[in-house]
Amino acid sequence: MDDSETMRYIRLSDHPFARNQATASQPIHPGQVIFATLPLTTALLPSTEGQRCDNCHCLANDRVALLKCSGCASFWYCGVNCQITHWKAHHRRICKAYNRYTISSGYQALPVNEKVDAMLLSQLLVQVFPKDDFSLPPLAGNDPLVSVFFDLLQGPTHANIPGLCRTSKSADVPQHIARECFSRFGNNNFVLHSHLNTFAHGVYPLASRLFNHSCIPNCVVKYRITRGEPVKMEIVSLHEIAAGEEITIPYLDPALPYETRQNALQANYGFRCACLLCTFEKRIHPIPSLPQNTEEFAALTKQLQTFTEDEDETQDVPLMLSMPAQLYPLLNESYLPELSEQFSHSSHEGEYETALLTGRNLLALYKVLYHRNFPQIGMHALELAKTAWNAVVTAGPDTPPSQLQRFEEQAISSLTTARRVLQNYGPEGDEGGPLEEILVLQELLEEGRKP
Ligand SMILES: C[S@@+](CC[C@H](N)C(=O)[O-])C[C@H]1O[C@@H](n2cnc3c(N)ncnc32)[C@H](O)[C@@H]1O
Repeated sequence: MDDSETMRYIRLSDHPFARNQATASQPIHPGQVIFATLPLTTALLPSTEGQRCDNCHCLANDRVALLKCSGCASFWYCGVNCQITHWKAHHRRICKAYNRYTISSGYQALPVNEKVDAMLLSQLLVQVFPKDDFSLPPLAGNDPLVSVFFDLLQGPTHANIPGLCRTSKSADVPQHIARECFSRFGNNNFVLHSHLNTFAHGVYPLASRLFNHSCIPNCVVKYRITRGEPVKMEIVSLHEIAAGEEITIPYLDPALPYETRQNALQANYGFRCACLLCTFEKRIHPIPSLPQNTEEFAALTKQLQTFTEDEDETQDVPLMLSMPAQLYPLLNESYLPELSEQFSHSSHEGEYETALLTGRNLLALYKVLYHRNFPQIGMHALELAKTAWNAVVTAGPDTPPSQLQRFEEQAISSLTTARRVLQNYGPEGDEGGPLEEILVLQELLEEGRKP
């Protein structure tokens, strides 16, 4: 999709209470990239320093060596072009002050997310007020994204504006300007991820202007990393969308507990979500406790497996909305994190029987919480397929053939789910990754031989 096609599938229309909404201007198919946009600014997580280019965020590898900024020795670039682009955009005004700033107690005390946001705000102010003169209007003429940014709704007023990194006149940034930018920006800050692992935060004004939130969104966000270019955001559809339907994305993980989601949306965006999922979860609140009895618990998880087994391709909502009431205890907020922890621990330790059992239970729970094409389902299904394949290849000579066959069947069925979901999501993030892993595993399974 090139820039001229940006609004091909979308039009902006009125929303009853959220000002505007993006609606589909024509029918949209699953897996279609319906919108692409570039950032106003992005900043890497501090933990990635020296591992990714600070401008295009591509990963350093055998073919890409990063050059260090000779001024601050803290920013890294995959080439001269990225260094020049970054320098002109904001680094020339941040470079000298950067190290003093990041060792300051104020910066050090910030949680990691706020550290990234502090950098984003510093960069943004430099970009939109390039002459340090805050009496002038922001530099809207040179960059259409700046005017879109200033047209965004302001979020709740944040009590504390993060301390800013600026080479000169830092004290002169009027509080109301920093506050005005930050309240738009705290509200419109995207978490950039590659294969669902976060690596940066970014401000994408066009996407912020268009898309409202839903916990049962019909689209999801992904990022394309291309060496030497800014990280492009793409919006991809999960299922068929009719012309005129609102296009929504998740502002947070829909698998978070209902109260956590509501509190975060209220605090960061100033609204309470009233989507179908929230309405349903509010109605069944409080969730009954999990059974203490091991057999009862096992019976319940077995029922969930059966309930989620038969996939209905036309179902556009998570299975939670049609699940039998006796399964509600499994929606208890402690169950998902416990399962995830047990799955990663046991697969990491090579305890494959436990890993496959907990992994299947986790997949069943994901199918209840997310739409069937949600990327988290694909990523987990791929992990489960790899775990089952590891169980096959590490099986000892005494392993009964029926058990080996069970492992192989699990690998094949999980890989089928992973392929369906992740092909729908399409290429994203760093090169390699899940789509390539699927091909490799498929080949191994087809050949039926050990790696
Ligand atoms: C990123 S903007 C979305 C675009 C916005 N509707 C506009 O016209 O500019 C986020 C703001 O939109 C509103 N919003 C987004 N999703 C909403 C929802 N599901 N319910 C109510 N308000 C919502 C809130 O005011 C939120 O702070």
